[in-house]
Amino acid sequence: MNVEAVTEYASYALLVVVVLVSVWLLVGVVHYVRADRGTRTSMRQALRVRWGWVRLARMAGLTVTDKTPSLLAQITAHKDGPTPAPRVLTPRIKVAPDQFGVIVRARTLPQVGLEEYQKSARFLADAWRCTRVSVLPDGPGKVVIRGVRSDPLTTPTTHRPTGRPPTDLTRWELGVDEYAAQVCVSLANVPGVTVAGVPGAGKTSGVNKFVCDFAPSAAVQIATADGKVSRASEGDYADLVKRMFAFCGDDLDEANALFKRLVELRKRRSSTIRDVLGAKNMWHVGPSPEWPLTVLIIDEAHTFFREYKGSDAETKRLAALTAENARLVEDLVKKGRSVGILVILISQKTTGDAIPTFIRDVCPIGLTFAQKTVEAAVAALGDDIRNWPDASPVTLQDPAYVGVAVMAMQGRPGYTRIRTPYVSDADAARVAEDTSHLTADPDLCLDALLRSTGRTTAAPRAPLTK
Ligand SMILES: Nc1ncnc2c1ncn2[C@@H]1O[C@H](COP(=O)(O)OP(=O)(O)OP(=O)(O)O)[C@@H](O)[C@H]1O
Repeated sequence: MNVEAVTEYASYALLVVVVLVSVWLLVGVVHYVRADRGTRTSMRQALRVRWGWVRLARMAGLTVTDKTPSLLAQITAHKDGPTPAPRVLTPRIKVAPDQFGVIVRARTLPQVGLEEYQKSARFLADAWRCTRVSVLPDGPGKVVIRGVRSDPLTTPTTHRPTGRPPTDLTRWELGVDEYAAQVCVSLANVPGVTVAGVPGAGKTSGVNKFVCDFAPSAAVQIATADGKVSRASEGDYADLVKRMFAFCGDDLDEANALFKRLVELRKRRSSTIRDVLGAKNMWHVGPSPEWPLTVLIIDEAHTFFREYKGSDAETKRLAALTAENARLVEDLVKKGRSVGILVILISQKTTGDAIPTFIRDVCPIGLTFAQKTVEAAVAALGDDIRNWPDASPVTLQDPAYVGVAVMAMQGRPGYTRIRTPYVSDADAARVAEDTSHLTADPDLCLDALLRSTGRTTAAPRAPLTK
């Protein structure tokens, strides 16, 4: 090959490299311009993290000295020449920016493992100008370092519902934790959830999100008992009621009838599930429009369970009704899991006088927004919250924490604080309106399912009231 040909190839190669680098730069600039303000700041921060890493890692003690020369140095070393200098190994990193800060995936080295990274977290936070840095394992030989510039808990977020059915009906996305990581809970095999919090702390917005997320699926049907109102046209559920197969206000007789009806449904489902679904547990096959996940929301739950004390006939009657209500809801929470019934109990406080402990304590998920007293925090989250004062909902009384909830995470020690996104009443009303045609009484769904599989149905029943 002559010199001219080599020069020609080299100039082609150079051209290709220049084109590739230009495309890469262009893509970067487009990403930068299209990103929101927070992400742009994080993109600049990510560049600084990458460029300064080798130096910073040395200063933070995250490097290791390898005295063995590299293979190349061994081959090229002269017998009588100087011994090659030891090499300083720096862990390789990959940096990704997002709205809140950077996610750094790093390799471990001998003597530089998870523990060493965790010890350096404070140092890295200062160097990267982050409020918080967490280090978690990311598979063998890898760690993930999360740095957040601003506190995700005090940064309000908004959720605009898409109106599309969720891809996974078992995933309830609650919001983000203090490291801006998504927090989801699994609804599979969960029969009860308690939600507590002082007025104005974000409970209604949380319910709006739940309804908006699940309403677009015909495999979810919702009933509500709201102790705050007397009629469906009043209060927080006035618009959402379009997507509910049953609704009642604070009338104890009506609530009693609704709970009885759902217990009946629970019994019918329990006795037919094996024949119809071919499984003992609905979650083994998942909810479907024929066998929908049936959600009962009980807002201001204490209205329906409070103890009436007095000797006159009417008080005695009401006392009997609330006691029966408690027994009925207990039945749903204790036996509804496998047949696809979920009860969400909402109350300012979840102390025993508001929600009977025999119901509250069998709800596997308990979350609370701000609370005034440690007793209320303990009632909502269990006694262990006393050992985690930093996560206590009592510290969330500042207006900056409206919309922040605390929850015990399944399979993790301690508690997680979650910034839930705000979902406006108008968006919730729009989704309820657009999806109202999907509303169906699960009792009638069961009748239809039994008919279609050639099984006899029980005597037709009156539809649930609204
Ligand atoms: N997740 C959130 N992020 C930011 N702001 C929120 C959030 N949730 C609620 N807010 C603000 O707080 C106000 C009250 O919220 P919401 O009605 O959800 O409280 P609540 O706990 O249901 O109160 P109540 O018990 O009186 O019904 C809302 O109008 C909104 O301005």
